[in-house]
Amino acid sequence: MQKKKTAVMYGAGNIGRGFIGQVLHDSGYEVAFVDVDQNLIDAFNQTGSYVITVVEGDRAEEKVIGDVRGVNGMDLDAVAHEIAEADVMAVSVGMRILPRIAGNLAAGIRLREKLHPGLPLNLLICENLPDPEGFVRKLLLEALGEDQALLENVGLVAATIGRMIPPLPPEKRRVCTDIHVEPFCSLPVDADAFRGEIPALRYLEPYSPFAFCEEKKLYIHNMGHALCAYFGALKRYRAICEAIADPVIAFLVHGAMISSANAIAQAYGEDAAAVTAYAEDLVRRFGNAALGDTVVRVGKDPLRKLSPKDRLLGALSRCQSQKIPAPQILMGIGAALHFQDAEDPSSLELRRLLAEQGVAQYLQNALGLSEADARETAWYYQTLPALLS
Ligand SMILES: NC(=O)c1ccc[n+]([C@@H]2O[C@H](COP(=O)([O-])OP(=O)(O)OC[C@H]3O[C@@H](n4cnc5c(N)ncnc54)[C@H](O)[C@@H]3O)[C@@H](O)[C@H]2O)c1
Ligand SMILES: O=P(O)(O)OC[C@@H](O)[C@@H](O)[C@H](O)[C@H](O)CO
Repeated sequence: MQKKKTAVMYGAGNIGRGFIGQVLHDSGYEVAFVDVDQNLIDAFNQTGSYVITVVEGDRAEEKVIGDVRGVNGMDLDAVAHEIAEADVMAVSVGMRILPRIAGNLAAGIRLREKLHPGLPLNLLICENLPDPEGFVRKLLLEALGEDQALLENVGLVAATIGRMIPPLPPEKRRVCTDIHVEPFCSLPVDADAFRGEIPALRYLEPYSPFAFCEEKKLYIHNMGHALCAYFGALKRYRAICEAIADPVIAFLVHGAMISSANAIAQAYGEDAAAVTAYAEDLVRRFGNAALGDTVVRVGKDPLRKLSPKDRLLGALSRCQSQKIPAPQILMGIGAALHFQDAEDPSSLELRRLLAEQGVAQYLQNALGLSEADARETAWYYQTLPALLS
């Protein structure tokens, strides 16, 4: 019997387990999950499978993901060996963790070259960050040192992850691997980034130029999602579905997403009707109460979300480059400045920066808004709490 193809999924969290695990399994791969959560690793190795539940409205459909195993990310030799032998690989650990795993990835790339000289490796980068390929390339160049040339044989393939997967609260888990996901299941990837053949994966949508997909995802989906969270927090909603069910919030979020959709379509010469339909469908998906997504999860780390090329300022700048007014995005930035969660260090640091610099100065000097935009946004910052209450 022919040996099953093997995939390495680096990170067995919401996306690794709840989305890419399914993509790989449904494409006929055996999946080795690399993680540092020993409970997850043990559970994979004890049963060789886990369950995802696809939820929407009253529907809850269970799907068994079999042929899986766990590998501890602290075991450098085991990780390197998995990477050396993999037919395809994906990573989804979060932006702040990527620098910590670069050494392990480099060790795997080195061992692969030793065991299988010249064998290409495709690494799907399944993270929410601007320029994922550039970010991971820089980390790997540093980690590979004098072996930098080996990167020529590694496809650093940016992917956009559209499936929304909040962590499942412990009381809803029967076992630690349980996870609830929304039905949306497609995986756009950068068609130009692969080395060798594009792997035959179900749900894969290779696209070129990929910047169009990245902008759609970050500046329509994540921007609209973040606005739901930041306006929702001001109205003290806990769930994203509650925020989007509020007519005022829905009006603002919808307006921002449509402005961004039109700007992106115009910039890339794409069909505006198709891009706005994507935005409209997302507004519907934000209302999926069964998913239980929270304002705290979607709004977390406001400093990252306010960084220059991320969802808020990136979408604003795309609208401005196309001369499309987007006052709702400025309102969203004003609302983001209010976001506070005692367990989120980024929101605490934001509060400190605002107290130190003043709102208008922070908007202009730290975020780079024009004087007029900073003034308008500062006004929204002051008036939104009363307007939305
Ligand atoms: N959850 C979503 O809806 C969603 C959707 C699209 C994109 N994303 C993006 O996907 C990425 C992952 O998000 P997530 O929600 O799956 O996060 P997560 O926290 O659920 O998963 C990250 C996993 O990485 C593991 N990990 C941490 N340190 C590690 C290490 N040193 N070695 C190996 N594994 C390690 C964690 O134990 C965890 O299982 C992020 O960039 C996020 O922005 C998330
Ligand atoms: O993961 P973040 O913090 O960058 O963004 C929060 C959410 O907008 C995000 O996780 C979405 O759910 C996801 O990108 C949907 O596909």
